[in-house]
Amino acid sequence: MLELRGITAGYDRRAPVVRDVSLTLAAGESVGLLGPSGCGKSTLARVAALLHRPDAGTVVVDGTEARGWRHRAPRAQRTAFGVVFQQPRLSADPRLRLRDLIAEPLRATGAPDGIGELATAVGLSDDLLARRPHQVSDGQLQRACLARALALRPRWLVCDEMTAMLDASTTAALVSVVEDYRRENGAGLLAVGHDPVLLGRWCDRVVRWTDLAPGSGPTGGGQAGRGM
Ligand SMILES: Nc1ncnc2c1ncn2[C@@H]1O[C@H](COP(=O)(O)OP(=O)(O)OP(=O)(O)O)[C@@H](O)[C@H]1O
Repeated sequence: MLELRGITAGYDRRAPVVRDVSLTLAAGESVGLLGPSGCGKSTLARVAALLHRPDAGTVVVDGTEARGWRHRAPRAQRTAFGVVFQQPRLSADPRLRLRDLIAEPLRATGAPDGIGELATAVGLSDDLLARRPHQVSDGQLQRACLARALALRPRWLVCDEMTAMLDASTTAALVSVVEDYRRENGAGLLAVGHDPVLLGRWCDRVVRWTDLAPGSGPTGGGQAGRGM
């Protein structure tokens, strides 16, 4: 179970973008988080994945309260999460070939390289694996970022607008990779997005930001946004 209890978070303690938000995902459950641009979804998703320290509140990962964020999170908790962001070019080291990008988390933990299966799962050929980020499309790079997120077999996936920049067929392919992984591993999913149709089809349950956090956001959660 992944529990976010009373999370207040942001970038300025005097004006948090997320205020007292609680959300619980059952083990293996997939939850879509839908909301307008700028309301704080990504901030909450980053708190959930232990990448952003909240100003207040508690994150409980499979029964254990998180006591550190980012590199200070205990390894067992950090590696419980696989995270994919919207813009693969911001989260991929431009110097790495896709093969090495996917293997990054495996190297950091001393695990043996075993990316063949991952590359096959996300549909990357040997030719593409040998290229660097500037030599592939956004969709191909996002496939590599998804493979990297799955490399340590996380129990939780956080997909923050993973498909927002992609065409329909690449979106379908990546969603299908995530769902195959979840079926085989029983992993839970928090999928952040703007597209109610996609999230409705993809997830067990869709939560609207306005219901979750009526008082959150820089202007109190009442902004108009794309896709809502
Ligand atoms: N690093 C940062 N420093 C300061 N403010 C930030 C930072 N990141 C985000 N914000 C602000 O926090 C608010 C919430 O941002 P967040 O990215 O969580 O929203 P979002 O709902 O995910 O938006 P989108 O759907 O557009 O990605 C926004 O007003 C944004 O400008």
